[in-house]
Amino acid sequence: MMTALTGTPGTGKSTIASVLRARGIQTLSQKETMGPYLLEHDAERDTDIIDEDAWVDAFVPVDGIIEGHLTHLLPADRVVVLRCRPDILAARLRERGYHDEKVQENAEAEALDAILIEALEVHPETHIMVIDTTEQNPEDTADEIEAFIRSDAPHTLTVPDWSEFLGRHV
Ligand SMILES: Nc1ncnc2c1ncn2[C@@H]1O[C@H](COP(=O)(O)OP(=O)(O)O)[C@@H](O)[C@H]1O
Repeated sequence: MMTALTGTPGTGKSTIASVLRARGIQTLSQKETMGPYLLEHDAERDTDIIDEDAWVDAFVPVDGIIEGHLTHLLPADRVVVLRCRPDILAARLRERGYHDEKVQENAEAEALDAILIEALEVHPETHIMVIDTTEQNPEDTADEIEAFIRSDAPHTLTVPDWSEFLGRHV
């Protein structure tokens, strides 16, 4: 079974993936699978441009976790969308050295539920779990993911409302 661990940059994907890896779960980063599909590097936005359709079409599913902000586009059996309140997300990204424009762009995308909306275009709602990492430690987040992956129980989607951050500099 393949689980996609997705979310806006800074929501904690790689942090949580390392916790899951330390627990013996196979984890892979999208970066490790994208090499052949890199079209160019956009220096101005400091972003790699990927042929996303070709990457998705050629992807061979893994038994474990695939982590990255595009992994919800893959044919995963389960999708975990990590969330973080936009002002806290902005602080995490600033600490990482992102310039203000990129910080605001990501905070706005998070306030808009952009990745969750994309995930819902590809996967049934019952296969998607949303976890707010704003105030939850990584071990507890990893526990929730493990329980979600193991359970066959129907799942209810809970979505935080961060519309107050829309259009606001954070
Ligand atoms: N509760 C939390 N859960 C996950 N990450 C957190 C949390 N609190 C602070 N952080 C920090 O936020 C950053 C998240 O970065 P990272 O895991 O690389 O995110 P992503 O892979 O989604 O870009 C890390 O520096 C991590 O230490």
